[in-house]
Amino acid sequence: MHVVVPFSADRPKTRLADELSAAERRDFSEAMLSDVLDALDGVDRALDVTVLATGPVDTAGDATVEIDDRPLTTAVNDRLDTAPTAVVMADLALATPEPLADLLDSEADLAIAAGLGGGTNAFLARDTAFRVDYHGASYRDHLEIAGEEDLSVREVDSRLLAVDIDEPADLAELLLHGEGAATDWLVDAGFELDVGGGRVEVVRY
Ligand SMILES: Nc1nc2c(ncn2[C@@H]2O[C@H](COP(=O)(O)OP(=O)(O)OP(=O)(O)O)[C@@H](O)[C@H]2O)c(=O)[nH]1
Ligand SMILES: C[C@H](OP(=O)(O)O)C(=O)O
Repeated sequence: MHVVVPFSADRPKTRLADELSAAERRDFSEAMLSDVLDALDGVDRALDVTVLATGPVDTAGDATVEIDDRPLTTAVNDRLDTAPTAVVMADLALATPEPLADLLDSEADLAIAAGLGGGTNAFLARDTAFRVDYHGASYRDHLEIAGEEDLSVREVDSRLLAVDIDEPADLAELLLHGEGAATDWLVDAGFELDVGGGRVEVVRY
C-alpha cells in the first residue's frame, strides 16, 4: 500500500516561531518526521512510503523522497490517482503503529483521522474519487467531499493520531506522552514541563 507523508522542508512550523528559531523548527520537524516514519515502519503491513517534501530532507530513512514545491492540496491530490493511498502528516509525533494499522486496515472507501482543531491528520482512500482540500476545517470539508462522491466513510477515533504538533501548547503533549526523537529533541533543547502553578506549562531553560 502506498503511504504519502507530506513534509514542509523549507518553512516548517511557523506557529512555533516564538518558541523556536527557524533552524530549530527545521530540526524539530525532521525529528517528528523520523518518529512518524518509525511508527509506519512498525506497522506489520507491506507499505511503500514516500515523503512528499517541499525541499531536501535529511532524515527519510528507507522512505522515498519526492520533492514537490506546489501547495499541499495540489501536491497531495496529484498522488490520489492510484488507490489505495494513505496520507499521514509528518507532525504526528505521538503516532504509534497500532492506530496507524487500524486506519490502514479499514475497508471503507475513506478512513479518516481528525486532528485537534479541525484538520485532517491521516486518511486512507480506497477510491480515486476522493480529493483533499487542506487548511481551515479540512476534516469537515473532507467528510463533505466523501459525501458528494457517495463514498463509505470510517472515522478513526484515535488520540495518538489526533495530536499534531502545531501550537506551543502541543509541546506539553509531547513532553507528557512522547517517547521518540521529537521528545528527545525538545528535552535536549531545554524544554521541560512546569506543573508548579497547578497548570501544565512548558518552559525552556
Ligand atoms: N509537501 C508539503 N507538505 C506540507 C506543506 N505545508 C505543510 N506540509 C506538511 O503538512 C503537515 C501539516 O502541516 P501544517 O501543520 O498545516 O503546516 P506546518 O508547515 O507544519 O506548520 P505551520 O507553518 O505552523 O502551519 C505537516 O506534515 C507539514 O510538514 C506543503 O506546502 N507541502
Ligand atoms: C494541513 C492542515 O493541517 P493543520 O493546519 O490543521 O495542522 C489540515 O489538516 O487541513
